[in-house]
Amino acid sequence: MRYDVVTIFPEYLEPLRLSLLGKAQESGLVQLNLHNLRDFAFDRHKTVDDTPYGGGAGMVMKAEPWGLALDSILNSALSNQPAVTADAEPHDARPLLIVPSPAGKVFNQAKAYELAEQEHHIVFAPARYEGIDERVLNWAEDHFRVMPVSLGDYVLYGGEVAVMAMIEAVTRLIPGAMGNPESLDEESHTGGLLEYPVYTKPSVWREREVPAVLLSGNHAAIARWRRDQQIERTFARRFDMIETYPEDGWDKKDRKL
Ligand SMILES: COc1cccc(COC(=O)c2cn[nH]c2)c1
Repeated sequence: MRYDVVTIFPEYLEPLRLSLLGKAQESGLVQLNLHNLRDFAFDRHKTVDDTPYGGGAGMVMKAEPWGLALDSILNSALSNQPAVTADAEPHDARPLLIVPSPAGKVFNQAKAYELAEQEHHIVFAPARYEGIDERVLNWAEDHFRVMPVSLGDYVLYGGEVAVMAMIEAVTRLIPGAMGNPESLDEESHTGGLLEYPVYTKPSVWREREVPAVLLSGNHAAIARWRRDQQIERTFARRFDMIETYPEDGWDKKDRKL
């Protein structure tokens, strides 16, 4: 997977290099390219924002620097593109352009799985200020599959935090990018339920004991207890997940929220 991020704060994304991505990057599974938007602002003051047409508070990110930054990513992608064979099926070779925005569709684990399985090159355009001149997103439609995505119903100073969250959520689902792939199938939101509580040594801590079933060695009872905990927690904390659960039954293992 290749990620390109265009931002006025590339240093914001540096921690991704240290964390899980570090190993995935070394193994060549993941490539993270950071682009400073200011490198594409060619006026004397490297201006990336200006006042909004129609008035109102705040500033809007200018179109030209974004256009040039995205051009340069497209050019580098084209030079790395595998040759198209004559009988190749016509397919949509446009890279995905994700624009974190409060006005986007809400990101979730199902979307993370979908991106990890289906995408090979994702470009992120985290905005600052009040957003990006809309004409950039309109122009981009001809060269990218443009996808506004919200991390949740709140407003951030910029989309960089949302990009970090999405890159982490997607990368850990790429086979081999995660230390211990087995732990994927029991985590929260797989099977449409929240995760059960976990415990480790010591068996008594500040007079609190580990649930006895977990020490019993009875694997069927342990599995049942864990499932009950998942259902209990989901009802208590995320009833919305219950309501949206499809009628096709509770035991679909591969359902990913
Ligand atoms: C594209 O336009 C804007 C405007 C304002 C802020 C931002 C940054 O993203 C968010 O605030 C966000 C992302 N998911 N939830 C909140 C983008």
